[in-house]
Amino acid sequence: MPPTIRFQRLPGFDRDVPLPAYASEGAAAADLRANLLAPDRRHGLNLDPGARAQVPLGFAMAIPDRWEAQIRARSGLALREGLAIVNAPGTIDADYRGPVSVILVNLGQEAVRLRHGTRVAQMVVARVPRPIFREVEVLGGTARGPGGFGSTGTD
Ligand SMILES: O=c1ccn([C@H]2C[C@H](O)[C@@H](COP(=O)(O)OP(=O)(O)OP(=O)(O)O)O2)c(=O)[nH]1
Repeated sequence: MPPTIRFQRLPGFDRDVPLPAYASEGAAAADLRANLLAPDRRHGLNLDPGARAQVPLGFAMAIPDRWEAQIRARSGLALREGLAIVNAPGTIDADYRGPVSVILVNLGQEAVRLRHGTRVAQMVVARVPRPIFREVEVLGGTARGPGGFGSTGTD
């Protein structure tokens, strides 16, 4: 059984903006819509080239223990407008109950206007194995050893 993610709409935000939803049967990520406050709600949120913004989504959420949500860019917006997630992927912790937001940066050369209610990012919910961390004096050997950073060649 998949886990249940609970969403709570926050006061002051537009209740007509859909909560996260999968756009197709096989989609790995659920689309996230901007839920803007005045005055951005009317005019949209302007992002000049190089500028970044914290875009509110209008909800808080509860993810079960040992799960997380990853906020990722939408490829179409990335390609067309140069919109990227600054902290990609943004991490939503299972114990976080504050407002969920998306941190976007405009890497394009034109200003971008984010309209209220549009899909600005996407969210993957994934398991967190939470391994045990242990300090040791000696690590087990491997054929590679410390080799890295191109040690196997650059072709
Ligand atoms: O894109 C993001 C990233 C984070 N968060 C929320 C959920 C997350 O659980 C919390 C803290 O995020 P993170 O751990 O990445 O931030 P931090 O700078 O390390 O702060 P903290 O010391 O609060 O963990 O902020 C978002 O709403 N959007």
